[in-house]
Amino acid sequence: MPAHRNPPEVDRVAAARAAVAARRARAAVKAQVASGERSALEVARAAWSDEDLPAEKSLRVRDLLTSMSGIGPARAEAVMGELRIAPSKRLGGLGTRQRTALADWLAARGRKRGASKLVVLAGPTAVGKGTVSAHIREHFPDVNLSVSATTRKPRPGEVDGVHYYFVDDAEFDRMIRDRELLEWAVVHNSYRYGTPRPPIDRALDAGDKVMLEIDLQGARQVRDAMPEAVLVFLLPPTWEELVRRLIGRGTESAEEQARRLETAKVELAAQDEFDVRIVNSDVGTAAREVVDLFSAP
Ligand SMILES: Nc1ncnc2c1ncn2[C@@H]1O[C@H](COP(=O)(O)OP(=O)(O)OP(=O)(O)O)[C@@H](O)[C@H]1O
Ligand SMILES: Nc1nc2c(ncn2[C@@H]2O[C@H](COP(=O)(O)O)[C@@H](O)[C@H]2O)c(=O)[nH]1
Repeated sequence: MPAHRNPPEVDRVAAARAAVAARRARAAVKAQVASGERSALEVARAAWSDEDLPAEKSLRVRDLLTSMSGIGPARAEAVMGELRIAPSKRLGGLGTRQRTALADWLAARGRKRGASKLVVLAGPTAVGKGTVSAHIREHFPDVNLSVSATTRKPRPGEVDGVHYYFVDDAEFDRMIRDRELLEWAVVHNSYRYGTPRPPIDRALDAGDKVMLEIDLQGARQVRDAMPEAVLVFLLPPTWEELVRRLIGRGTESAEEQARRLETAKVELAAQDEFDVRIVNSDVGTAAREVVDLFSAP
């Protein structure tokens, strides 16, 4: 061994210290993104610059994505698949095509989350969409809740023009024909539901916040018609809790409950199509998380 070399254990200690310092530096970058101090796009651009920024360059893409609000591990994995970036990739190790794809994706998401006054709340049956919406109606009066048209009959306590516009089939046909609906769908294989477009356009033109509480088929149509909308998927804490809520609500027959739960399985598998996922463990917390999206950076 040459005289100037450190003994191996000294090298190992130095390497371990360097690894810990590097991990801490990466954690600090992630915390900056999570707190909104730096955008994910800024961090990515820094990693691709000529500057000596080892924390940014060695940050895994997956860790950058999961530092962003509303992105969990499953969503990060789906985005990376979409962008064709391998799960283990670090920012500094991306090729030109991958850098462009990631930068475009981050920029589009930033635009969307910064500008949108339109939030769409969807999710499986009985997850609590109606309950969370009712909480928002009561506690956040600056959020305009869209009133849908439906061909189903009012339930006790439901008021025409407040909970829904209750219309017959002929009127619903007319609304479709006259292009008055932003989206519509047959929900739970039974009745038609649709979002009247004129009130939404008026509210958005006035700079007001608008929220739609609709089913998955409708959410996909809104995404296509108004790409600036932020799509939220409301999740139950567990599958068992979803079943408990559906049965506990007691508004469907056993046969209908079974049918809805089959549909719920398919819908839960589509959650990665959404911009944001929120778990409805506590109604007030979930409602606040939805409302926060109107001012998300
Ligand atoms: N965070 C929560 N904790 C416990 N129970 C809840 C919570 N949120 C909603 N619930 C209950 O779950 C049941 C279903 O809620 P709700 O009717 O709002 O669901 P939904 O998603 O609108 O259903 P659907 O799509 O079938 O109309 C209700 O009995 C409601 O009180
Ligand atoms: N596609 C749409 N779905 C809607 C709309 N309004 C409500 N809904 C969804 O329907 C079911 C059932 O509602 P319920 O009041 O009969 O229990 C629920 O999942 C709603 O989200 C709409 O305009 N478009």
